[in-house]
Amino acid sequence: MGQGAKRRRMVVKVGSSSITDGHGRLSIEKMQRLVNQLILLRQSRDCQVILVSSGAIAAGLGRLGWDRATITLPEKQAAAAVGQTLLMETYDQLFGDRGIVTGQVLLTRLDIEDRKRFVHIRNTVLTLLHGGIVPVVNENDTVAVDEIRFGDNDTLGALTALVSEADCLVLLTDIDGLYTGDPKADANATRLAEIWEITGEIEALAGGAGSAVGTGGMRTKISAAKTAVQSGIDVVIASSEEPDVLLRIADGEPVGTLFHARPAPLAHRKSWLVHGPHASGVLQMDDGAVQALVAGTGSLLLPGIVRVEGDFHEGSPVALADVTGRVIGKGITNFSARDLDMLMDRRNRGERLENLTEVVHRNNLVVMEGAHAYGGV
Ligand SMILES: Nc1ncnc2c1ncn2[C@@H]1O[C@H](COP(=O)(O)OP(=O)(O)O)[C@@H](O)[C@H]1O
Ligand SMILES: N[C@@H](CCC(=O)OP(=O)(O)O)C(=O)O
Repeated sequence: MGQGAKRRRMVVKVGSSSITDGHGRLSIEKMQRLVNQLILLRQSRDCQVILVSSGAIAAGLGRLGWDRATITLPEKQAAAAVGQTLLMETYDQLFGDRGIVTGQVLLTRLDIEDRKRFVHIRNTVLTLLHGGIVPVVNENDTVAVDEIRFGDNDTLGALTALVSEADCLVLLTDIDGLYTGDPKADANATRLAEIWEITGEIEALAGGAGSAVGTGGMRTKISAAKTAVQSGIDVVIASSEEPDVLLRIADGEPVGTLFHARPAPLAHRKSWLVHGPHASGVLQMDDGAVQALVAGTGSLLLPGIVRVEGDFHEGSPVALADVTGRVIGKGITNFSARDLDMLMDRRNRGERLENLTEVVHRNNLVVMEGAHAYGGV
């Protein structure tokens, strides 16, 4: 939608550094400024808001007097348990003072991977918005271990934008956008105002976190932007210190770095398929099948499969690869690995399988970006 467009539903992700003070404690002043703007967005811009807020670990460490550099993972998770309550209490009070109710939504990666949970989160968030409630989202840090972690809240912000069908994702941080290099290390770095396509060169500009409380830096912000723009969501990286930053973004003013949404975004279900579930196996295909998928002309049929890898059941997400093993897409399989092995065996013995040949329906598959140049199609 780009600059000048009206924002109907905005996900605002705020980093730890933007709501804490120099000692890593929650800064009521900074949080108040943020909340004031979110309220104005709703009241004067008619824009629904969802807040994705970091800061649980920083707030917990501040209250407990623990040092981030010397704590174990369980201690970090314990700090998050303490800090999340503080964080939520503070937001609830700041919004509550203005008569607005907040609702806490704590997520792990599993909640996004599983289609049923994904739909439940969507419905809950939309119900909160319908009731005039502000959803406040964070990772469920106390239960999240590596396999089920988002790991950083930029990714969580992008997936929240996807789940809640937002049209704009704002990543508020301690710097006013993406620069040609990390300004903390490169004094000549300049800010990029607008990005139409996130190329490898753009990705290479990004460095890591800029403060002791931050996670991921620009690297995770660009990767989050990639996820969102692919699903038709504009992304703005901007400084939380900039006066009226959210209102100006809502008004379409050029602020920070704007990543334009792709003009032909993926449908909601296909976006989930790309960014939600991990593949439980691989279906290797012959050239004909690859070309049919890339051209978007059909479903994946049994005769096009040359090899099945992994142990999965019907309805599982699987990677779709060419004969060399290069992954070109993802799909939901109609058959388990065991059944596919059996069907391929029967096919190879000359049996006609008629009704048993559609392995991945075209509505249940996506071809990755970049694969369109594949095979000369
Ligand atoms: N190319 C770049 N442009 C701008 N900032 C960059 C770049 N590369 C790395 N950074 C760093 O990213 C930091 C912001 O990310 P991070 O510290 O994770 O903040 P947050 O807690 O808000 O998520 C900046 O302070 C900056 O030092
Ligand atoms: N979930 C963690 C935040 C992790 C994170 O990504 O932090 P940040 O880089 O400050 O946005 C917390 O609440 O402390």
